[in-house]
Amino acid sequence: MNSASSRSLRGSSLRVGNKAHFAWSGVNFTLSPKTVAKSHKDPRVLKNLSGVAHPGEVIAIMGASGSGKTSLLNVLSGRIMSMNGHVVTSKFSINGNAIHADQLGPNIAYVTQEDTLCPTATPREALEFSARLRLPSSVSREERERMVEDVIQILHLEKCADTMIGNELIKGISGGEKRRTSIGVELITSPSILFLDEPTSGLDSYAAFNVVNALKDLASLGCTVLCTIHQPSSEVFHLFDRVLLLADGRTFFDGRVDHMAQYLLTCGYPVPPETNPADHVMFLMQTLDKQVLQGISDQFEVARKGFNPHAQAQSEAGRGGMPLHKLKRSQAPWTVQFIALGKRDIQSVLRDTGSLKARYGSTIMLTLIFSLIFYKIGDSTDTQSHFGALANLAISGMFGASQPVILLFPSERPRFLREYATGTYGAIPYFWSKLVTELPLTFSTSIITFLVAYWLEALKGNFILHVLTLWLIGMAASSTALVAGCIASNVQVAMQAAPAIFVPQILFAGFFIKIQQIPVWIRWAQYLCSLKFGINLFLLNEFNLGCPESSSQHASCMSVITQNDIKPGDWWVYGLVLIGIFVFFRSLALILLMRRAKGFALA
Ligand SMILES: Nc1ncnc2c1ncn2[C@@H]1O[C@H](COP(=O)(O)OP(=O)(O)OP(=O)(O)O)[C@@H](O)[C@H]1O
Repeated sequence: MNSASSRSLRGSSLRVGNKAHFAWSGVNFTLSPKTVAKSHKDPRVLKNLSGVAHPGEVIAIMGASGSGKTSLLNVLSGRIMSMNGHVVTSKFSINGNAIHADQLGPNIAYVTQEDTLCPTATPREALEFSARLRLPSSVSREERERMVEDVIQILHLEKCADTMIGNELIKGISGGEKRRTSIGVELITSPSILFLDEPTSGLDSYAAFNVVNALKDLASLGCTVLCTIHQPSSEVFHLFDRVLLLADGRTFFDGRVDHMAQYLLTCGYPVPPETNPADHVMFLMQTLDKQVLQGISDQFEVARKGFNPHAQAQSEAGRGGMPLHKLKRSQAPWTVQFIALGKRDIQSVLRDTGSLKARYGSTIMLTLIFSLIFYKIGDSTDTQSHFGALANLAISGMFGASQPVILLFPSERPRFLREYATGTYGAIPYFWSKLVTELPLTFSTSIITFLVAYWLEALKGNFILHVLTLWLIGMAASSTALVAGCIASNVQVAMQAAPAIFVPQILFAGFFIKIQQIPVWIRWAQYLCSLKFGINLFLLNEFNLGCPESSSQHASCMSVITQNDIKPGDWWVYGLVLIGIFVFFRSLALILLMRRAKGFALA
């Protein structure tokens, strides 16, 4: 880092873990026939690549757009594995010890091209979160706080350290500040190996210089750094130790930055005087004929015949490398993960005041409108409308609880996948923390609903039981929505899928058609519909508990119960089915998400 303008890592509290000589060979990535049929592109994205990265080095991966830079970084970090018809072959070693692709994730810190930070946290909180969950427990709280301050200074985040990060809906810090925060989140973990995908995109040349300089300082502490970069300025380019040029998924050149010009000269493409060599080589790779590029890659491979990256890594590791098991990065205990996640989730809910106001505001408004329509319906003798009022509350409770999950979860998923892949936390604490924030939110909207509706609609059942039933309906519906959010590729798809999941629930609720009239072959589907069982509990509370034998309306009350095939003694069965639906869909969502996290760069 520019010593005149910023603080050096060497004087900071950041320390790098054990040194890692990382080698790879036979790296091939072939797209699935289905993908190729759709896009008509060359299925072979990466073609038999091999290389080695040593501690203390910052390696730039460069190449034309689509040459395979991000794919290489993703394969090297274990984020792309053979799945969904895509085929990946590779051999990896760290310090000469063979390592399987699915062991790489927790050993490698990865800064992705997209910033997937928590929008309601500040850069300081994002750094604290990462430090709390990813640094060994031997690092004291004071040390962690010092490291956070150091990273803030190193990446020039002082001005925005306590401003919300933000997103499209919440005004927050600038794109460049987000980029630097994302880098800081990884930097603070003192990684042995750090990968960065386009760390300077969106930054001005001075900020880009500062970022690469910080990487260089990190490398000088013993970190192995690999990053993709698009069009570095001459100053930035000369900060790198080595450059790995990719053309069409093949190695065009791999060597020291100061050897590249000589190599290009031997290929017949000398760097013109006064020209940034990075600009020159990028221009060549984008304009040279495919055959010519292939010829140069062939030539490079011939010149490197016999190159054994693993042997090289092993021999270098002999001079200071650590055994593999000592490299594994630590993960905080589940309780710590759960508390940190829960705190962040609660903070998110409280700080996203727009969503909070929309949630409570729309609950109050809608319930008020419904209550005016069904005004004092409980006092009338029209049991069908009375039933309608309850069904309506159940339906709005179902949509009210599922809508925020459908809207929020798909946009939050990339963050989960990044944090999960880097070993920040496990899927189970993540799910528990989500649950713990959702439970009181859904409970509070259930109370608000009945505070508005109970007296206006003159309902007769037990108030608390009505609230608890609506709470159960809401939690079961949000679990179903979570599954949709896990499957859908984005918010739009999830929104479009929502009616297909929730509208059939209304049909099974017994309002439009009695369950006995539904064809037997599809009747089983009622057990997946939380709404039906929620309405059963509402009706039992309202027309059984709330309508005693002494009441003049007892007979008509009982006819509502019998017509809907509800058995008063089975109230606990209905409750259990609701809980079962809730547990089933939550578990399904957890499994789907964990499956998706495996090789998620393909998802
Ligand atoms: N999962 C995938 N499905 C379809 N095509 C893919 C997939 N992964 C990679 N590709 C294709 O492989 C090629 C290389 O992609 P990659 O993102 O690695 O390139 P890149 O060099 O990083 O490009 P850029 O500089 O534009 O980010 C591209 O043509 C891309 O469309």
